[in-house]
Amino acid sequence: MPGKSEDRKNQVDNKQARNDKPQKDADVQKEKISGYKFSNGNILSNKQGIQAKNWNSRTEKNNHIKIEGENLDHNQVGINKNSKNKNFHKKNDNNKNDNNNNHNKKNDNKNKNKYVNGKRNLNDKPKLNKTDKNQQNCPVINKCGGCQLLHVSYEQQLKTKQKQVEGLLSKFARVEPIIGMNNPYHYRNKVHAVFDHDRKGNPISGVYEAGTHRVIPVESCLIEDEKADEIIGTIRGMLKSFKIKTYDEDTEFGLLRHVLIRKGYHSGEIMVVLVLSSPVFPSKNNFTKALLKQHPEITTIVLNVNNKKTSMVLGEKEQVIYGKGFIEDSLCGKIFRISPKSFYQVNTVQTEILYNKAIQLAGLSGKETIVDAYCGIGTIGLIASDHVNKVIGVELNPDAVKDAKTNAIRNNIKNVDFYNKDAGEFMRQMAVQNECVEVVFMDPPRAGSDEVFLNSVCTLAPQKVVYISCNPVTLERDLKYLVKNKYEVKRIIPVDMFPGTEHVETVVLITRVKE
Ligand SMILES: C[S@@+](CC[C@H](N)C(=O)[O-])C[C@H]1O[C@@H](n2cnc3c(N)ncnc32)[C@H](O)[C@@H]1O
Repeated sequence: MPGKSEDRKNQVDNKQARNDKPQKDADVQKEKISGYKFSNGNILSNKQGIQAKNWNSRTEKNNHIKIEGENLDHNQVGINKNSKNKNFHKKNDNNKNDNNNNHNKKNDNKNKNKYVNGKRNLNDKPKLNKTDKNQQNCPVINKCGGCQLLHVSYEQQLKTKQKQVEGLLSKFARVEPIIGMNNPYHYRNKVHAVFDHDRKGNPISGVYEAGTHRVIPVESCLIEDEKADEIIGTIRGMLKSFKIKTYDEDTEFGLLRHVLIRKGYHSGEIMVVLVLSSPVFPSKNNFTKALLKQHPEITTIVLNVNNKKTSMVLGEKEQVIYGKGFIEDSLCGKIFRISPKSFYQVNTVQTEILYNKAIQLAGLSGKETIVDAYCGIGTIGLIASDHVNKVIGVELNPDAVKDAKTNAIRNNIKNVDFYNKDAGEFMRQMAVQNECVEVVFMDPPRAGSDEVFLNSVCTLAPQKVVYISCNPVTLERDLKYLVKNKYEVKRIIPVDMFPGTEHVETVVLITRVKE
């Protein structure tokens, strides 16, 4: 899943979700006029130009990175609205059409430093607006590459994402206003730091510089959980006294490679995963004691051994050295077990909104059999289980399926079955057996679904498909397929799960055309 991703506590009432009806015209009109919807239901007015608290407004006030008249498409490729050259945004297209190039000379020059091969140029250093008191400033914005939109105000970020989704999907149905966050900072419940050392041999931790394996030191990150960043800083500070060397990718010498922290937004439980190059951790007990003394809030510590020359963070082997080896957190009223390797949405506040919205769109009566395809640890299906007769979950990752089954037992949910299968193949089998399914929830990875899956959906012919997507490009492709095969798109709602980054989640309601 893309990108990184917390201000949370906006549980949406499930009862309200069950009673969802398409919005009345007046409501729709109100939204059209007013602009961007926030987690708590507030509307961000375009005219009033309300800035989400603490987001810098340098875009509006300072022309250095102004993107007026210019959009970013799904690949952060510049699309110049003022230009007559519709191909401006095409990657590496600069020399193909001289006329158009000449025509766009002014705009091209204006944009020359902003985009390299169509991607935002990290060397084009945005200047900060020193007069904005609320501005929060990321010192590594030009190097990290994780936050492609952090240099513009939150309002502008939402507008950009809205336009991206509209550009790709408005041909299917009206794209409703994007649901943004009240506080788009420090939302990521999962934080990863790579460890290295500086030229003097001092330990550093942070992120890889965009496109390289050079580590840029990061003390704190505007989108990461603050406690997690604090714990990472403590670990870094303890290394010298415990004579723990950080791992060097070139020499393959040293012990500590990465630290991964996961925090339960509601539960407050904290898991620290120390990724080591060797299972031998000489000062393990004393290190654990010292870390817990400084951070008694840590609920579990896991050693993960990754001795491969790989860019993957986690290795196969794990050893729990403190606590239960996983954390639990609640999501839409259900408890979920989160292990070091399980997929779990990184922005809990927006996930609750997204999942409740998805269930609301399905308009469930309590009698349905539903499929939760690409179900991960079973979140959507288990949350929907109170509103349906039967849930069938399918997921490729065996660890996630194990967690999903444990989560069903943990929540005392009996009307669910989880299968460890490829979703397409599983659906094909269901279609062959002529199974009856009323609603399919699908939440595939960025690559989207595949033809076997979509074809089987069309054969199974559920009344409704609720598609949750983290990539509007593959979503568009898959919607085209469904629309050609007796389905129509009814609702499209973008949800900002990843503020500061270019990524956007979208939930879509698709219904079977009546014959
Ligand atoms: C975007 S995640 C969604 C997980 C879950 N719905 C959630 O929100 O937590 C996509 C999931 O699809 C799974 N996956 C990827 N390819 C798959 C396939 N071919 N068949 C079934 N599951 C697959 C991944 O392991 C991952 O858990």
